[in-house]
Amino acid sequence: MDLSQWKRVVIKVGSALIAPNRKGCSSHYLLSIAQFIVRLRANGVQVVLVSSGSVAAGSHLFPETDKVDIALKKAMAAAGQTEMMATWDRLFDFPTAQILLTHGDLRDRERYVSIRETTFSLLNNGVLPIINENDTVTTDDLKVGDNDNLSAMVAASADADALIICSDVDGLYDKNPNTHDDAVLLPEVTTIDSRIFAMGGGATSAVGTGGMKTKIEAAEKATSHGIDTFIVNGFKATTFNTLLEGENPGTHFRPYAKPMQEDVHWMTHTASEQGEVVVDNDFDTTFAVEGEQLTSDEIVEVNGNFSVGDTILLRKDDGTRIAKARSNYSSCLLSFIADQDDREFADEFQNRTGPIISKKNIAVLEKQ
Ligand SMILES: Nc1ncnc2c1ncn2[C@@H]1O[C@H](COP(=O)(O)OP(=O)(O)O)[C@@H](O)[C@H]1O
Ligand SMILES: N[C@@H](CCC(=O)OP(=O)(O)O)C(=O)O
Repeated sequence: MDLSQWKRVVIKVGSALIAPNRKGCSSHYLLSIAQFIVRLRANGVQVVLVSSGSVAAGSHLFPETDKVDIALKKAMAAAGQTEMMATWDRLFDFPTAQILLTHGDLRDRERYVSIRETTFSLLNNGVLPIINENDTVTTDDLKVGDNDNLSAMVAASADADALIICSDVDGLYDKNPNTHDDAVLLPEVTTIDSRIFAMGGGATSAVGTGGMKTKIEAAEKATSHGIDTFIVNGFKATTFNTLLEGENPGTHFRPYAKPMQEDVHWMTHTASEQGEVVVDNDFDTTFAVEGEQLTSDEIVEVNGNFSVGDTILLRKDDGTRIAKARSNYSSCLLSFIADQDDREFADEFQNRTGPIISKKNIAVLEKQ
């Protein structure tokens, strides 16, 4: 592992490191991470920090209750965000900047590019971007829901060379090490498959959200973009010295030898479908290199309300997810031509209006 090859690194820090005992933020475990960031920057590596901890930091400002409803949790996040930012800011002698995102921002291509531009502008001016989910405004539909996956989307948008996810364990084990004495650490993961996903469980720390499952999901997103991905123990200061020596202190997920193209990666891992088009089970999923990728007579059903330019899911009647694609038609228009009995009219209409989906905006999903 050659750090000198890294130009840009995203570091994700979980709540348990920032507000370990729910009594506000503590820099106790952050000092070694801050020093690591300083050393990376001194070596010419740009750093983006994805930091959890706003809810955990804000919770002590509210009366103790077992019933933390979503509105209270968002209030905690709003109150704790400033404390979390201040805790990081005072550890550095360079400026920091707050970026709050929802999935609604990241799945909108225009906003995704805008986020990327702002991040690069901050980095090129020596400012440390500190990114968190915008818990205050997010909703079930708009949220990413965990900062592990958020950090992977940020790493992809920033064209990072490495993503380092700091956790409260040394890395990914073959089973939960906190409940299995015979759990074995996996130092390297070359392929993320169902066997790997089966190892990961949910969050167990009092303040954590993601658990190992979301970290594996994040690793899948990042490695498919060609990003070296690590799960390391953020509680151990030795972790960061080991990384600076070019060694792997935890679990290293190897990046794809042939990363996905940027737009296909965004479509696959960041965009979320706003609707779906159902086709026959015998639909040819090889997608011709040229010509029509989908004709209206192949459409069995159009579900959801989507506009031109939205991402849609293409799936078979039996549920097999074929691809995600940018739709050139609204759901209304697509339903209209798919329902036409007069196929000649429908074909003529499609010939005049243009392809339903374009080859360059298709991300093929699971192997059929
Ligand atoms: N296979 C596994 N390997 C490592 N940790 C696991 C595994 N399965 C479940 N876990 C749990 O996931 C936790 C880490 O995720 P989480 O609780 O979200 O903390 P954080 O976000 O601070 O990293 C570990 O403390 C561990 O209890
Ligand atoms: N946006 C939330 C982060 C939730 C989250 O992913 O927490 P964690 O699992 O501790 O990284 C917060 O700041 O509390």
